[in-house]
Amino acid sequence: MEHAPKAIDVTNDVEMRTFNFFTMGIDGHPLGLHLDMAIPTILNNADEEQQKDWLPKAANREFIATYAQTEMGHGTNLKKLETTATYDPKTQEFVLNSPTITSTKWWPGNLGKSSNYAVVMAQLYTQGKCHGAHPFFVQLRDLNTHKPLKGITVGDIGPKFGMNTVDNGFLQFDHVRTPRRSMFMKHAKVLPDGRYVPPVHDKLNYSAMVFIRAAIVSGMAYHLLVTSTIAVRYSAIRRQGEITPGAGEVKVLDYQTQQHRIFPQLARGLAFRLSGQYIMKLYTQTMDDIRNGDISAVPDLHALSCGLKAVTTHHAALGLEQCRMACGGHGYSQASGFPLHYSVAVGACTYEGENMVMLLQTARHLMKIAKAIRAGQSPKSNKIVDYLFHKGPPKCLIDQAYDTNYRNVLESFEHLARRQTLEVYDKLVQLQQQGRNYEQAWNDCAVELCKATRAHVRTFLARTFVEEIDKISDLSIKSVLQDLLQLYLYYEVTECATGLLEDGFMTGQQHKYAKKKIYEALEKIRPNAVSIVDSFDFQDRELHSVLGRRDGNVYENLLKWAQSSPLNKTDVLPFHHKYLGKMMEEARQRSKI
Ligand SMILES: CCCCCCCCCCC/C=C/C(=O)SCCNC(=O)CCNC(=O)[C@H](O)C(C)(C)COP(=O)(O)OP(=O)(O)OC[C@H]1O[C@@H](n2cnc3c(N)ncnc32)[C@H](O)[C@@H]1OP(=O)(O)O
Ligand SMILES: Cc1cc2nc3c(=O)[nH]c(=O)nc-3n(C[C@H](O)[C@H](O)[C@H](O)COP(=O)(O)OP(=O)(O)OC[C@H]3O[C@@H](n4cnc5c(N)ncnc54)[C@H](O)[C@@H]3O)c2cc1C
Repeated sequence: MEHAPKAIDVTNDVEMRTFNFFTMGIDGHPLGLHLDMAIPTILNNADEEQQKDWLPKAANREFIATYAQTEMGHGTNLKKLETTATYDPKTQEFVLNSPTITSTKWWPGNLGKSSNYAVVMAQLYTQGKCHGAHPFFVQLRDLNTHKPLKGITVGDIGPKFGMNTVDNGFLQFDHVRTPRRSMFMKHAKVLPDGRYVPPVHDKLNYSAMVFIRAAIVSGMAYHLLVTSTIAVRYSAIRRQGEITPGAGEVKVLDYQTQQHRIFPQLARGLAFRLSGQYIMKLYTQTMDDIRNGDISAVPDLHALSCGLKAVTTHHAALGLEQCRMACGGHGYSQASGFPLHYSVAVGACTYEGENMVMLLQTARHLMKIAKAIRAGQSPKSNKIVDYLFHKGPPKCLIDQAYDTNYRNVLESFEHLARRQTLEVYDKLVQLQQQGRNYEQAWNDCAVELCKATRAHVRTFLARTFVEEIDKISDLSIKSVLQDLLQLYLYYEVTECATGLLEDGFMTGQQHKYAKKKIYEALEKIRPNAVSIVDSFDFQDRELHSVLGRRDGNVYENLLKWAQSSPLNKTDVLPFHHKYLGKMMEEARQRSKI
């Protein structure tokens, strides 16, 4: 199959677009879904003729499209989406309909007021049979008047937890007719007479979600690096309390607790950035393979992207909150930028696949591998999962004198992932032998399945971090990044210590050793901390933070920021004399009686 036209290589500017997206919560980005979901859908799900028609116009921004999949009643369970697309062979059209209130499309970004087109996921019916959710490219609004077309009700869903500069919207269809060729026809097709042609893999229509899950990993790295920049810079300015009595107030960054709160977020940001680059390359390669008829990497990409998305978003949400708390009262001010960054980042724990559901998707993949291992099969030379087939050392070796390239630490992570994967598999088998059906047994193992996925993803993140740092040739940079790598690895050891101690693999003494390595790393990072975050070269505009200003002039600018508040336009606000002033005057009068 010849290569599809690449009018836009959606992944070549992923980092910039990730930045754009994740600042969209700051400046409202009416093209967010157009660039990051609609165009990838056209690239990967439109056939050549459709691409020739839609792609140049999309790239040229002749219309704005969103990705309308989630409904009021269903976001996770795509099988139960209720919007229907019923084929009418007489007119060679699909009739789109929202049969119930819960079928109302709900949440799609930029749907409320900006978009005039949408990728609409609907249950496809033809010749009386439902073939499941398929994407359709549908015009919603008149290109000149921007008014909704006949049969279409559309609007904004109202204020949200954050990202309130994005018009997430609702959409209802009342028997809206759309041409047969509005169905994306690269994978599945409906012929003029109504016959359905199935795709080579029934999940290829989900590729836009996979792209975003992969991109979110870099997005979470961005957020952690931005907020740890704010926290480090502010902590290098803020003086509070003494360490040596009489020696004067110290920078709060000199407190070990402050370092232990902030530096792991910095380290995780780097780890996520490196794995984000890996998963995006895997996505691009897999999409190229699919274009050439090879779908073999689809399951690996799905499993890894789901697991990385769930783990990195969760840790980013926790890490952003740590950075905020590390900045005390001023961290709670909008001037800090934390409320904005947090409210944009934390949405990623939910969108593009709720995290628990994503962890369980990766677990499905792990259970297949566990079954192969229990059946005595050999590994398939897949670097992401082959370690599960191997027997690692019987005991933890992290405190050995030499741990070249942290092999002993990585083997500890591998041990935990292997143990948890095989143990939960064995429990699944046992529950079924005791009479539970697969689905019930699965639900009864779901928490342990999620733990196995987290252990597997931790192993992947750590190995990728070690391998990428090892490639660095500039020794001065390498030395600084190795301090962050040391912190990351031993911090992760302490984070999963219960799992490593549970079967006696690691000893309490070795846990103490890991803590010692953490404190050692904190000390090594402290003198370079400001230079490290300055090296990211974030602009003050994107940090959106008085506390994180590059020039460090926090206090003068905090006062300026406060004085610029509309509340301070006048010394006495009209409400005073109308309410509070009147109340106090009456109270004074009463007290004279
Ligand atoms: C460049 C800039 C980037 C900036 C980044 C930020 C931009 C952000 C914009 C974000 C706005 C938000 C958008 C959205 O939220 S869009 C809607 C997202 N919705 C979801 O993610 C829905 C989640 N649910 C699902 O994906 C599916 O329902 C689920 C996978 C949970 C189950 O699917 P389904 O019921 O159809 O499948 P089954 O359970 O029957 O079978 C599962 C088998 O199918 C395989 N599978 C599932 N999905 C995929 C896939 N995408 N690719 C490959 N394979 C897939 C799965 O592995 C199972 O296979 P096995 O049976 O072999 O185990
Ligand atoms: C900021 C934001 C932007 C969004 N943008 C878009 C967009 O542009 N386009 C779009 O189509 N959608 C969008 N969405 C919707 C988003 O994709 C869904 O909210 C998300 O997929 C979760 O689905 P849900 O809301 O139905 O949650 P539910 O699935 O109802 O989740 C509720 C709880 O049930 C649990 N749960 C559900 N199913 C299972 C299961 N099988 N096993 C175990 N636990 C389960 C979940 O883990 C969760 O804890 C957006 C959402 C947000 C918050």
